[in-house]
Amino acid sequence: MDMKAALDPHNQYLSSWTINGDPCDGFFEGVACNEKGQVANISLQGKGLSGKLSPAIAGLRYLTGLYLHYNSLYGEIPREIASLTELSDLYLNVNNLSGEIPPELGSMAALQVLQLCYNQFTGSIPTQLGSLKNLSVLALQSNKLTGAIPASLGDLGFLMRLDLSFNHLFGSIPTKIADAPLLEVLDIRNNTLSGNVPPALKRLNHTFVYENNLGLCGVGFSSLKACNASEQVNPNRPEPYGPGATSLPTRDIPETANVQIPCNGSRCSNPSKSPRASVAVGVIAVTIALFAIGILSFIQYRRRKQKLGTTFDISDSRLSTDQAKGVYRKNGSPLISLEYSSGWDPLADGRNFSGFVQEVFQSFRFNLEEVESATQYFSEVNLLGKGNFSATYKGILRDGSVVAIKSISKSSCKSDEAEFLKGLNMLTSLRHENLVRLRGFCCSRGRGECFLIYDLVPNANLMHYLDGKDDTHVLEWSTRVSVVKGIAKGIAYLHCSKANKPALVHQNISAYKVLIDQRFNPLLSDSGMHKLLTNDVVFSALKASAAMGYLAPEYTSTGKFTEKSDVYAFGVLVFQVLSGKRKVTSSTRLAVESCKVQDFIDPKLDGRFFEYEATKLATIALLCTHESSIERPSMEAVVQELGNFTSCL
Ligand SMILES: Nc1ncnc2c1ncn2[C@@H]1O[C@H](COP(=O)(O)OP(=O)(O)OP(=O)(O)O)[C@@H](O)[C@H]1O
Repeated sequence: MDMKAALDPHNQYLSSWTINGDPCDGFFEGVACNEKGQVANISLQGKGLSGKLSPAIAGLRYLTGLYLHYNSLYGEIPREIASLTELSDLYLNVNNLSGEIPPELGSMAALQVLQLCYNQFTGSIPTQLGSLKNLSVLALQSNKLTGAIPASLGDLGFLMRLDLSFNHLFGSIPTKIADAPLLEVLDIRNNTLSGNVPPALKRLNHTFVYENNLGLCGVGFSSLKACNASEQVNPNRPEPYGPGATSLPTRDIPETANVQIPCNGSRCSNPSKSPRASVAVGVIAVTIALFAIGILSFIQYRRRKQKLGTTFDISDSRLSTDQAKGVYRKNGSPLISLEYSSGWDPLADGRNFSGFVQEVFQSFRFNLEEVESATQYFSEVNLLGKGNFSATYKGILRDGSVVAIKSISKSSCKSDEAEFLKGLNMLTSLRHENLVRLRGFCCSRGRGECFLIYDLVPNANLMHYLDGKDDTHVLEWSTRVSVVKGIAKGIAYLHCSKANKPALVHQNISAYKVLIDQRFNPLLSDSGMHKLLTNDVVFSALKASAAMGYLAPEYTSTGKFTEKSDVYAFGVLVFQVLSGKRKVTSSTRLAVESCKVQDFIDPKLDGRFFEYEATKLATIALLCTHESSIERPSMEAVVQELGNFTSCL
């Protein structure tokens, strides 16, 4: 009740937490318990909480996960939180928390993910965080942190991702940081760091990002100048808060060995002549520089925070915190352990993605956080629609691009992991101007969902242009012809096989699956989707397809879906485009068979069409919807007939 009063002072969101209730009976919003009836998990992310975190949190001794991100919490992190020795995941990011990061956090031995980014934390990074032996993700970006990067972070044997960007950190990058054996991502952009970048960080390649630190230098890093003599690494230099600096009080600004003191060459060449004077000049210069940079960074930070959900930095994305935890989690939260035991974690690190080109696979991987941010926590306002097995949300990625994110619950995904991964692999191989482009994917154990991230296609699906009530959704003739050609090219591409791209049947072609882009080009959506879904879900999609008239007649006897079944559905689409109607009746077919163009063409065209083209398209539609699959042309032949394109490019 203390926690509730502090988190939700106006009792707006946690009314289910009642004084006489049992937190483990399932009715306390966001609370989950372990098998012993102890509170193990609190998940209240994005709930609009505007209070504080109470020191009473320390009473929840068995807590393993605390997820309070995306709220408006303010005040300090209570030091008492450090007594939660089983806590493995602490997510306080994107709030208004302030004050210093309590050094006591360093004693939380079970901590694996510490997310404090996008807050107002001040002071320096406690050296004590270097004692968090299980930590795999430390995200402190977009705060107001000052001081140096503690060398002790190099002691973190499981650290995979370290984000310190958009702070006011200064001094050099400790060489020891590169010692963290599992470090994969290091982001230090937009600080005031200086000096030689440890050459060992080259191993991180493009996942080490350091832009906007004017004083950094080093060889082998694009966009960095080579260091001059005074900037060269002194192998014996004391590391910030490292073993060489043991006499430093832990929160002091580190000694000047790590700070670039602006001075001219002659003075610097003999520092012993007047060390105090140079230090004084340096401190003044650094203070002025910090002040100016601080103001600039703050303005930038405010802008970034305001834009959160609309624009982000790209680099923090590819390694999911969710994934990062995969291999090294030992005492993870019980909920997540439960997901493990059900064996569903298709993208966890350490899996053998046989058949994948690793780089391709990695380049498609998204971070759950990015998906959550992009969709503003799957906000209803971003919901584009719900289908039989999925919900699709509009989202904005960190690079500002607009996407459609399709979420599929794990119960709809193939239960055989290898099959599922094979399906994903196949999806990544599809690239064509008439297919909606897949940008990436992300699977979350915690949410029990898989997300497919596609380019957003702005002009709705073809169904919107059929049976249109108003004239704004009437496609003109030339657009109809190019839509038909584009769909044909897209399907022909799916059907052909080439290096790294096997032949594929779409299986679910309908006007809903043809999306119209800004230039009114048609893009097929959900290509290859059946490769990810359970047979039940695929079967129910076929039933829906039959109800809409797209299912080829032979399916009922053969139970097989072939290229020719796609051709049949394409034929139905052509009838729809010609007639402007959703329903293709027998009278439409009859009119086509007897070449009575005026009887099947959309009256909304008001005669503005070419009869020769209309007849040709109608003939193709007839052929494609032939009762006998053998009589139907191949999609490649249709494309040829429509205008000699080569579709398999
Ligand atoms: N890439 C995209 N860009 C824009 N809108 C999209 C995109 N993908 C899907 N949509 C839209 O989102 C809505 C939901 O689509 P979704 O594919 O999830 O379901 P569906 O096509 O209605 O059916 P089902 O999931 O049963 O196949 C539809 O209105 C669809 O047009």
